[in-house]
Amino acid sequence: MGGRGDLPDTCGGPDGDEPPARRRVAAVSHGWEVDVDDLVIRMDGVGVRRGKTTLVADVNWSVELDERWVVLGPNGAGKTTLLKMASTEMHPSEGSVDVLGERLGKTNVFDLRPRIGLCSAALAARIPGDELVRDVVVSAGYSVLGRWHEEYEAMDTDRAAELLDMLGVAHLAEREYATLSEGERKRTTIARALMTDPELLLLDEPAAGLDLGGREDLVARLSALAMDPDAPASVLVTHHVEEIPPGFTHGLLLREGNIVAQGLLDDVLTEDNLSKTFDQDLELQRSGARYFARRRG
Ligand SMILES: Nc1ncnc2c1ncn2[C@@H]1O[C@H](COP(=O)(O)OP(=O)(O)OP(=O)(O)O)[C@@H](O)[C@H]1O
Repeated sequence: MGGRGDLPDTCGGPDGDEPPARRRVAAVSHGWEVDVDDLVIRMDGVGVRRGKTTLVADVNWSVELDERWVVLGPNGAGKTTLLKMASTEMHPSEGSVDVLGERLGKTNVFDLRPRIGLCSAALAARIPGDELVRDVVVSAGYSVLGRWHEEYEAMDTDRAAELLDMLGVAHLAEREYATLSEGERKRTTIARALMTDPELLLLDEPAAGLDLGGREDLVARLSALAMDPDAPASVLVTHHVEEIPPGFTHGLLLREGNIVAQGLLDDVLTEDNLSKTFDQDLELQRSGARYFARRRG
């Protein structure tokens, strides 16, 4: 497998250079032509039901190449259900889901998955405890968990090392995964999610279980990633406004399977919307590019 240099070029540049499609931010700032219809996720009239339970209903949502979305809501709101569809693990009961231009149900999801970087507790739980940290990352190139007899090229092992360094865990490369702290595991699995140079990055509660220092460190690293114009379109699921990394551009608020509000983060993240979402009278404060919330009174 290859690294960034092997990405397909789909955006025309004025001098004949062809930047990758997902470098839309850079393309826009350089005045190159981009296809505004190039959506990474598109959900139209989506509902998911299990028996008589509605997990999500009437979801109309789209994510563009240069967007970084936060999906925020209380326990059971349907956040992971949305992410499972975006990661092609779940099909809708009604409506349509397109991921990277492919319609779920009409495409081979196994071709699509290497183009999606996923970091979730469910995936992390499947990592063998005796797997070396460097192998956890590099094995994403073969979409496998647990290294077997695959051969990796220097380019791949170099990229894995580079990503571990970017996430601040390069010194743990030779450690067994089971010996890592929760924060170190989170950073390792995010490095793994980035290994295939995905066009879409999905992060399901990446800061869950981290202490204050670990959370702040992760928020800063995710913020740096969000601000990198070469980074993939991203969706981060969280329960806490404090975990929103600066650089995230859009927000979708969910409550009981229904969208309360969606759009630009600054427009969506209001006391009113937050109070509706969490069914509490909440006070929202903003400090720089960070948000903080607490119950009023
Ligand atoms: N197979 C199923 N059958 C019935 N109900 C389900 C099923 N799977 C999920 N649910 C319910 O659907 C709702 C949404 O679940 P989901 O995991 O998407 O919520 P969430 O917002 O990610 O929650 P959390 O923040 O607690 O992880 C929950 O009430 C859950 O109990």
